[in-house]
Amino acid sequence: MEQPPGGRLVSSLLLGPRGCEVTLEREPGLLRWRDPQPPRRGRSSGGENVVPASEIIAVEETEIDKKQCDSGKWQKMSKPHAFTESRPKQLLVYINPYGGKRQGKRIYEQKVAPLFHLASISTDVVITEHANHAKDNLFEVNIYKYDGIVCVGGDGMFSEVMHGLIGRIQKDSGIDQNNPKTPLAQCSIRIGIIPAGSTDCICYATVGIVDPETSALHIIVGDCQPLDVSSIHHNNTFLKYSVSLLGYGFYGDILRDSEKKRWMGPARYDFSGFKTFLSHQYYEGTVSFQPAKGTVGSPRDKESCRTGCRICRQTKQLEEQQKNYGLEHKEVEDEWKVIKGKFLAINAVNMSCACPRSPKGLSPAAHLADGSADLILVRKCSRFNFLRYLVRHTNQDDQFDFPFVDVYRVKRFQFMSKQLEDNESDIKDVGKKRFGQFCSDHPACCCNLANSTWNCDGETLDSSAVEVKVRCQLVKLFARGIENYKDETAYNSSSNELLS
Ligand SMILES: Nc1ncnc2c1ncn2[C@@H]1O[C@H](COP(=O)(O)OP(=O)(O)OP(=O)(O)O)[C@@H](O)[C@H]1O
Repeated sequence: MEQPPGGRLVSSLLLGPRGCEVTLEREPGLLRWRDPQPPRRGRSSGGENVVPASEIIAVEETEIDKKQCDSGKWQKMSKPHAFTESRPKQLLVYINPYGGKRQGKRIYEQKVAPLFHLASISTDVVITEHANHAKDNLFEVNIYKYDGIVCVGGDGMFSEVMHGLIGRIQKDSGIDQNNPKTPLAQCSIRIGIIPAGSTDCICYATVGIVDPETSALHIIVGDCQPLDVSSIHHNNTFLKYSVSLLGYGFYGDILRDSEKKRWMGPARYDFSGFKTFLSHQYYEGTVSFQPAKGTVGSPRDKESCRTGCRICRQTKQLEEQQKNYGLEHKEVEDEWKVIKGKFLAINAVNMSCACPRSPKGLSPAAHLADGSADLILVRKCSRFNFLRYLVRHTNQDDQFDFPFVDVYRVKRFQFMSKQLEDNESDIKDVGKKRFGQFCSDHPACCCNLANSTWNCDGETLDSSAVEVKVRCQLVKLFARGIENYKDETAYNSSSNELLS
């Protein structure tokens, strides 16, 4: 490439048989060329293509390059992966061969491994042999020699790898996960998700599309998306971490029922969903929470979390300022709000939980990394009203605009079922204890369960009483959040051309 003054390199680019001028500007690091094909009438092709240098996967010398090399104008790159510093060079990959349609291994070998090879990324690949294999392995291997951990599978596989990584980092930092008040050590090793499960909601919510090649490209270019994680405890015992949905009542019951019907495959979710809707079960209890005062947004402001999200960035800055002033534990003194009632559903979400079926998700303005969760309380209402609420997840209407639905942005919350409260406060009242499991409002049925189950990112929790705390940006993903459509098309068309 010739270098005229001004840090702008100019050369010719061959796209098939046609040549065109290509320029590389040092600031802001953009590669530009014009499509050599003249624009056809009615089509806007022939315009300028722009690719940030940070998104170029690889550069290879071709035969033509070698000729030019002799002229002294070309130099071989010493490090083919050295476009930007944040790119991973060595990855640890876990593949669940039984996730989803059992295509994990094939997806990795055919769609992902060739891209990693092209980008000169070296990998250690572990094909899991049983559940918790990846989690246990993360406590044994030298994780610090890797720039990232990749999981090939669904949400369950991601959860397993995340628990392994967080647990390992806490262990190495001497932090006891059982203490709900202890600040946790952040995980700087990023996690990449190659979607190959039957539920890939976390990939969808952090990338905007479920596509193994797109996710592989985000890993290669070293994208970084911080993610809040909620820790869940009961009686000073650590239960689990959650990054998407923590749901009691409706979503807990669907999971509890669907687990018994695994033989049905993914259809079990529809079946159990319908059955749970018909049963119209509600649960009594007390929800206590601390509102997230430090966050900039609110659940009903309609500001969705997108690439480079302003709200996530500002909240993190605010948290850092508080830390500098020694105020990070101030929330402990913050006021708790207490709500007692009968609930059809209690949902706490750390992200919108958007999926192809519900493109807005459970809380459309929830943020990936603002240190808060949206707590949605759906009180007892008629079946018809509950149906109206559910249907609003699939259309443009506001799903929080119902008198029986409340939503709060929170940093911490606790839940205790009425049955447990009764047992604790009146332990001597044997009669109350014995009959606590029956529904007092429908004595005729006598089959109303006093407790639901918590659905924690698709897995059940052992306790119905929980203490939940959002850990701001505890983990990082190889992702960049959901991009605005305009930017996406521009980058996608250009990078596809470079790859082909
Ligand atoms: N080799 C294995 N054999 C059996 N289970 C495994 C194996 N490897 C991982 N698992 C477990 O399988 C569970 C589900 O995996 P994954 O999320 O990849 O698939 P899925 O089809 O999306 O899952 P789900 O059935 O929850 O929708 C995970 O919780 C993981 O711990």
